[in-house]
Amino acid sequence: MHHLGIYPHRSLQKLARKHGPIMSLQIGSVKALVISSAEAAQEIMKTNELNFLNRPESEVTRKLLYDLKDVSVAPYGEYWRQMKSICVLQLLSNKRVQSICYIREEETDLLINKIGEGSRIDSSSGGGVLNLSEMFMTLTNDVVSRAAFGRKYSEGESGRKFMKMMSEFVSVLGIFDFGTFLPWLGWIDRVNGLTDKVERIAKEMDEFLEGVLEEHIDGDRRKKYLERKVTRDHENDGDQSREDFANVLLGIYKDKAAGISIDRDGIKALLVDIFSGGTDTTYTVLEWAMTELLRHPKAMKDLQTEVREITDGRNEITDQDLEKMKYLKAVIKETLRLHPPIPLLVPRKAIKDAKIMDYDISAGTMVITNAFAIGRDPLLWEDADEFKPERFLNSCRDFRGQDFQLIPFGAGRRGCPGISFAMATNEHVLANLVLKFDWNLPDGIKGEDLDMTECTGLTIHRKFPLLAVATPTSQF
Ligand code: HEM
Repeated sequence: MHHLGIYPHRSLQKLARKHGPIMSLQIGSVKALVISSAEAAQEIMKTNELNFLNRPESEVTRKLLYDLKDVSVAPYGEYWRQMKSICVLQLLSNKRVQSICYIREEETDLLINKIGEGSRIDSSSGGGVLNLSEMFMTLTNDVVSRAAFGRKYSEGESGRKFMKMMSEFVSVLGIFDFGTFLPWLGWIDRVNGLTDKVERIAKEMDEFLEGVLEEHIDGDRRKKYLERKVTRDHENDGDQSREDFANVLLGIYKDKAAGISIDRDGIKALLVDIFSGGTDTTYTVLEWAMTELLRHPKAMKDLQTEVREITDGRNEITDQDLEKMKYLKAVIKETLRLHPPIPLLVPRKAIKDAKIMDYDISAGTMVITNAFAIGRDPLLWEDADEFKPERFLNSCRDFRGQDFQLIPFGAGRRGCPGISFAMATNEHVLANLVLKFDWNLPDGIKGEDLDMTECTGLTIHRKFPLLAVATPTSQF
């Protein structure tokens, strides 16, 4: 176990170079299979997909996710199918993602204004240096909370509490608990305080989500009362796609629409999934994309040229503009290739015994796919460790689960349902950042000297925040 170190995606990449793309690991009492090539990933997520649709579970995920009533760890079966269809068709569909463009635009405008204010502070007096990591984290939290809960929870004292609770929640979700891997040492979780901590966080989260639901139910009652009293029908334009996710879920709960039944715990579990799966991951892409652009001034210049040519003097970027920005899309793909936010994806579990590339895999084996190692496989990618967005310009390789060389979102039935949601935010924010500002590292730091240390945990962002200096352009 100690060989896994603090960066398991890197140690497993090294081990795979020695032992091959399919490795069997015994992690305590858990049998694990580590997949490190595109071909082997395709075997798991496509050819033998039906056998690898389960997720490993633990006491921690059970406690935090309402006894697995969510979608991301729910066992494969009818309940998971219903939850997934709610995510794909109702919450994260392209139509819904488009309908909340006003949230992305408003929050991006706030970010741009904050950067503008920061850039006016004299940098010679030590001011004007922006903490982009923190800004990106706030932005993605705000976009996801407005979409999911109908309002932001990042401001003031209660905002600080909420952010703390969320970051604690995500960190315990990815924690190594003795009970799962070494059941005979499960008592350590109780002695070292993990069990109590998980219970406290689960309780705090539940109280918060109950508050959100009550607020929605009250709001709904008030709306109905007003609708009966005031017959100004045009006030409610009937645009249901603008509803927040809590409202949509409460609607399904009440109507039992299309035979789907979700209970109150199911609603809360799904909201937690959306928040915990959609914030850290999305902000990580922005953070690494700006890091790489600051390290590669030519790529930054090329991106700015594209964005400025397409917007042609306008200071607003439309979805049609984003469609045309091929280099922007290439920068994001290259960022996801080198820095997949969840480098080991979300583990799967074998349902039955299987044969994968001539190896016998027994039922219950945990499957870890090293998307980081696949994205940097020198057999698949020229100059695999280099940031070269151009490689995607004349290539149709994409990250939506068809090309197993690039699988930051996983693939197949269990793949990520939030791709369009995440990409819409990332593209919009990144294009605005390079349209409205020129960027430099503070204190004359050169790109090649920028610290690239990663943090530890499930989602890998920078260990040290990304600091930069912005100079407004005429489009600001
Ligand atoms: C750059 C951003 C994101 C990355 C890299 C990412 C990555 C992933 C990965 C690797 C999985 C597991 C896939 C598999 O097992 O094949 C996953 C699942 C999931 N993601 Fe994302 N995700 C992102 C954004 C989002 C967003 C924005 C949301 C929601 C708003 C979301 C919600 C989910 C959910 C609910 C699942 C569980 C699906 C299931 O188990 O059936 N993700 N994501």
